[in-house]
Amino acid sequence: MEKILVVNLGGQYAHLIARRIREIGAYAEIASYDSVLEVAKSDEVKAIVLSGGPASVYEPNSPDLPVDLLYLGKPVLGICFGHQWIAKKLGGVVERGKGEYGKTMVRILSSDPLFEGWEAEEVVWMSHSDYVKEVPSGFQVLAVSENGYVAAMRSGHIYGVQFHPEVRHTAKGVRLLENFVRKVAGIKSVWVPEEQVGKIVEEIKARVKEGIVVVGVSGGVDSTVTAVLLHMALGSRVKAVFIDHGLFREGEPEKAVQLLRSIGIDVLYIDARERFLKKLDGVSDCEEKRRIVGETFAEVFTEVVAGIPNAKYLAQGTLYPDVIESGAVKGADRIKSHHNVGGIPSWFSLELIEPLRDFYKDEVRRIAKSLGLPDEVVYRHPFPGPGLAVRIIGPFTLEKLEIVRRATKIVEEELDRAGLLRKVWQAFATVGEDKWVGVKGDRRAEGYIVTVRVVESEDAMTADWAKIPHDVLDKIASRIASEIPHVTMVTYAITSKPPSTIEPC
Ligand SMILES: Nc1ncnc2c1ncn2[C@@H]1O[C@H](COP(=O)(O)OP(=O)(O)OP(=O)(O)O)[C@@H](O)[C@H]1O
Ligand SMILES: O=c1[nH]c(=O)c2[nH+]cn([C@@H]3O[C@H](COP(=O)(O)O)[C@@H](O)[C@H]3O)c2[nH]1
Ligand SMILES: NC(=O)CC[C@H](N)C(=O)O
Ligand SMILES: [Mg+2]
Repeated sequence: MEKILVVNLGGQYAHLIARRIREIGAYAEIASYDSVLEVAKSDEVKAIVLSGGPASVYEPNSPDLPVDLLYLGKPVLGICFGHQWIAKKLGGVVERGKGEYGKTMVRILSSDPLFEGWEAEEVVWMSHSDYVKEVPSGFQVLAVSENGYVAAMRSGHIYGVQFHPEVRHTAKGVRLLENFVRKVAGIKSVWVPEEQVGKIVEEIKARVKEGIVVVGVSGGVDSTVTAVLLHMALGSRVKAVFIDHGLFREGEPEKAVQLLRSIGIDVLYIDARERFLKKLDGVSDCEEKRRIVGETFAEVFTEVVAGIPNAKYLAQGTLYPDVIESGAVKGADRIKSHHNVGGIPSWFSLELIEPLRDFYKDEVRRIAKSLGLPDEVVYRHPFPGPGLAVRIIGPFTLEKLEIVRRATKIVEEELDRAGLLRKVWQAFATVGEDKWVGVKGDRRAEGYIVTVRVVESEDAMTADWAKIPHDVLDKIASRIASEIPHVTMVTYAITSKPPSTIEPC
């Protein structure tokens, strides 16, 4: 398979670059910068993209790559930090400038395959303070910004752009990436996630020659697709297990198990509620909550597998972002450890099977659709593995758990009634420790503050708070404060991601 390597030089946007390339229908993978040269030499790798990153190339400990990467004869596109790194490495000059942030005009100076379909002037999105003062010898300046900075440069098959084509605000960014992939790198193959099903099934068959695979299912689209693929490959040698950790939404375990059974997946329901809740009692730290859930999942899975004769593997619906966000790829910062990746304890010894580890959520939804799964599964909102535990800020208590559970139900009911639930990426409630003085029935009543969070997103890498109509918010707020005891204030979270994240914890 022809692939493009996206080298992560520390930017959260490396992900977005890979996603955009896949949207174009070419296959991209993220690589860490310290081991990229060997990987890049493989025949499958047809082109290399160097991401942005927070460091400055003239700082002593900034990420560095072997210069040989530029002499493999494969097209290279440096973006922002990547662009500056190419300039510096090949003898140009990079300095601190005035900085350009947000939408900026650039002028294209000469026609080039990279800019096919671009007008002479276009809007791009910038986020840099360093700039390329002098391009290396042999390089041509292809574009300049309205502030006179080098916006794009080229020498042979090596390109650098100061702006971010992967960000939606760059008007023709996708077109530029497409030009790089198809025109500059000449990649012809078209990568369609649905068409990978046959290959995934064959890979599972080749790996699991004998024995039983236990697959963890949560009712979400990722684990449901995982279970269906395993079932296609192994038939009755798959055993699905649903662990009830007591951190689900109201009625969710029953619904999930019923739905899985209705599509032909035989599920074993394990009630582990007491065990999880006991361990979480009083725990405040977010990462500690995640660690406890991960560890307890690992314990329960180990016991379940031990109890099933001839069970040899544990399968999970791990996705690519879980792997990246858990900091499992060098160069990427650990944002949150997903229980199924970063949260796995060191003693855990079951062999893992993760057929969707290279896929993004929207790709998994496409696969789910092509497998004929019901819309209820395909379009189900993501729900974090550690469940409502990550929606409780500060000490974990059963009281707060109950508040979050009831408030989330109200949020979902009201959005559904307004026809908005399906249209948003996620919608839920959270609760913290802060109190607000209220008055209920003429009495002073100090109560909790519930924060409602509704976001729109394409892939959870970035998200916007949803502009829900005031009357719907009003209904949600008044129901939460009147129906749930000890709640005296409801707030609506209006910070997008970044700089915030979707879940509070
Ligand atoms: N309660 C659970 N019981 C069994 N396995 C679970 C449970 N929760 C999570 N897992 C396993 O861990 C993996 C990652 O959890 P995650 O929360 O992403 O679930 P998911 O199925 O991907 O659902 P979603 O679509 O909501 O993301 C799942 O794919 C599944 O294999
Ligand atoms: O399977 C999961 N296990 C987790 O530990 C986890 N934490 C966050 N999420 C979901 O991931 C997306 C991004 O979340 P954040 O913006 O809060 O990081 C959002 O869709 C979150 O709901 C998780 N999913
Ligand atoms: N987004 C980036 O890659 C920034 C690169 C570099 N740190 C700058 O500020 O210019
Ligand atoms: Mg998931």
